[in-house]
Amino acid sequence: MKHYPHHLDLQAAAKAEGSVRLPGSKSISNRTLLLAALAHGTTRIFDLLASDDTHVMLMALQELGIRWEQVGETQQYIVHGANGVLPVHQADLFMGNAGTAIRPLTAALAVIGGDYTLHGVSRMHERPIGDLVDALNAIGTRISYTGEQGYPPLHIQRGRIHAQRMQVRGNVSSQFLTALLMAAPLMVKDEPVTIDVIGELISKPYIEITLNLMRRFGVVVERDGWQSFTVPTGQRYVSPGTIHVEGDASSASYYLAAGAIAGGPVRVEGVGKDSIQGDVRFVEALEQMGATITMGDNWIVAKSNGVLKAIDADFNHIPDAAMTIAVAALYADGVSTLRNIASWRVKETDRIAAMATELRKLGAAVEEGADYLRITPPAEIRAAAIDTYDDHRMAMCFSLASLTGTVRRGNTIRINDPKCVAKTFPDYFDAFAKIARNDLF
Ligand SMILES: O=C(O)C1=C[C@@H](OP(=O)(O)O)[C@@H](O)[C@H](O)C1
Ligand SMILES: C=C(OP(=O)(O)O)C(=O)O
Repeated sequence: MKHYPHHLDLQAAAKAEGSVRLPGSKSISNRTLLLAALAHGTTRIFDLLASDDTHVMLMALQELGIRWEQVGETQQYIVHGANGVLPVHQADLFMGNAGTAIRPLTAALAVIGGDYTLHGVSRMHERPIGDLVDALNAIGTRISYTGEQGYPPLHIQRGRIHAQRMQVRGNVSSQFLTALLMAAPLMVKDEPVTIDVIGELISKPYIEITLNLMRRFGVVVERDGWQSFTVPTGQRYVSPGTIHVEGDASSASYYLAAGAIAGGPVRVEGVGKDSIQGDVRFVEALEQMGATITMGDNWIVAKSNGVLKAIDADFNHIPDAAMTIAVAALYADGVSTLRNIASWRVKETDRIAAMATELRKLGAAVEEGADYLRITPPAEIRAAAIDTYDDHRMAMCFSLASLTGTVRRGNTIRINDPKCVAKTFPDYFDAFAKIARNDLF
């Protein structure tokens, strides 16, 4: 178990340089675990992410009677698929604050049927799930709320499914559509199942990850753009045998931004041109800000030679990595605007409010809108104690404020409650210490 201090003081660092091997992708890890559990056959998973979010998924699967083993002390796991059934019909499942666990599991459990409760940390009980529950109950599942309507905790009972066509709203979280897509092959009887998206779909690239992994497990979804998705009859999940989890592209964003802010080169290993994660497109935003990016199949390098340019862009397609841009904007030559990021308000914390509050502590002027942030950088970044709101990404992206001489030598950026990084990246600060050079002033 890692020991975490109450707070962490990051010394001002003049340069960022070096190489980081990324932990596994959270989005790929949790999807792969669930698909492997639902599949026919055994799946060997390489480089699974070790973190709170994957831990809750592994524990839930164990409680549901799915057999899995960790190979020694490695991140290799073997999951014995139960072929669309779950051996345990009654369970109380703790989901932490993992959206990628509770949303897909809710759909799968409601469709398979049983007597299950799902709950999490207090913030999880403030994160909406009503659009998913409405879509499922409309086809005959029996999901009810034990607390506030529209939010976990949930109680699932056995229903009678009559799925041919279903509808889901896509403007609060793409994870609702992901959950329905992953559960759809379990609903297919004699007729195909079609899911229609109502209104605008946000965070679209995450749907590509879902479809890609379903395909690897033998289910090919037919689609009409982002509007409608059909799972034909005669398909079920079959294990591909092995799956290698890519490095996490959202986790890569902090190190790549460090290379852009403080010279670089910084190299991340584990994601590159071949990635199926939308967050690799974070590098396009860094390039717009003036960084130089080079990419191989499985690695990315970021470097720069001077002040970053301000950016004004739509970040709906990369909501997680966009937080890194908000902090990089402290180093830009003018006012930056991050648009179309309303989903930030319903994640680990209200990220628009939290980001505005903490950027102001560093001296930035910040305008906060319902779905945007406008950031005017300070002449000089002030030393400050940053609150992290139990949000791993707040802790990780604010570490970047310790870079370059803009924080005067000897000043520190204090990160309060750094242990929250365990949600997706328990060793984050160890890797950051290796690339942040404070011996070069
Ligand atoms: O499907 C996924 O793996 C995810 C989808 C995104 O959520 P939204 O669709 O709610 O934006 C993202 O923020 C989250 O970290 C992971
Ligand atoms: C929004 C996030 O997580 P979740 O999968 O819990 O939605 C995130 O990791 O930034």
